[in-house]
Amino acid sequence: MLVAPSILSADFGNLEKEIKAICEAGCDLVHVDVMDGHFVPNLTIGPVVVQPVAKASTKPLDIHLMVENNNFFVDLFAPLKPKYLSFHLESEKHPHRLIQKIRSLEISPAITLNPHTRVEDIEYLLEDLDMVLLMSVNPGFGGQKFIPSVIEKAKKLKELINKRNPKCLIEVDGGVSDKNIKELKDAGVDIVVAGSYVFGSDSYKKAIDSLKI
Ligand SMILES: O=C(CO)[C@@H](O)[C@H](O)COP(=O)(O)O
Repeated sequence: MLVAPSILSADFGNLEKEIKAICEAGCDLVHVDVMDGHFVPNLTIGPVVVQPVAKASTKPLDIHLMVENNNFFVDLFAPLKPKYLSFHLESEKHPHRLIQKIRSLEISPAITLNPHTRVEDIEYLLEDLDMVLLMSVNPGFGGQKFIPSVIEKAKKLKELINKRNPKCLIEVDGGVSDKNIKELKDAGVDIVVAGSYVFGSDSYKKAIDSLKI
């Protein structure tokens, strides 16, 4: 299992130190939540803050857009060269076109599904995607309770992925901890995002290690 700590739960007064600490603790990716205050009822950070994050990080960035105007934000964050750039199916009229645009920028395209969205809705996008991010909370805030139906969704998605594009990875985000990691692994999940579980722990290394099963 790959682990991507969400910096939403980091100490923003000491962001550089926090990024270095999770990288030294062995994370695989650094997960960055971008919220516009419209698609989700919260506002986070733009490229001015993510630029020093990218500089401090020795691990690739995994940027999760929770915004209405995806095209605008893809243009804004592409120069930071993240490994993954994901946008929500629920906020995009032309997901196939946007996936092609992200790929043309030499970034791995990923799509995110809210808890209510059926995995079947992206079946015909899978062959163009490098990752699907399944939300296991409603997007907008860290520290929420894990929604268990994501386990069944991950299993269904894995079947579709095996049929359409076995190289595509599954990431799950929200309420992830040592309590649900085994179920997630068994369901075929490849990457977990964990915010409060990692940044709220006494040892980032122990928390990250407990998810690497
Ligand atoms: O995208 C989001 C929330 O919208 C997540 O990345 C959370 O920030 C994860 O935080 P925890 O649930 O792990 O505390």
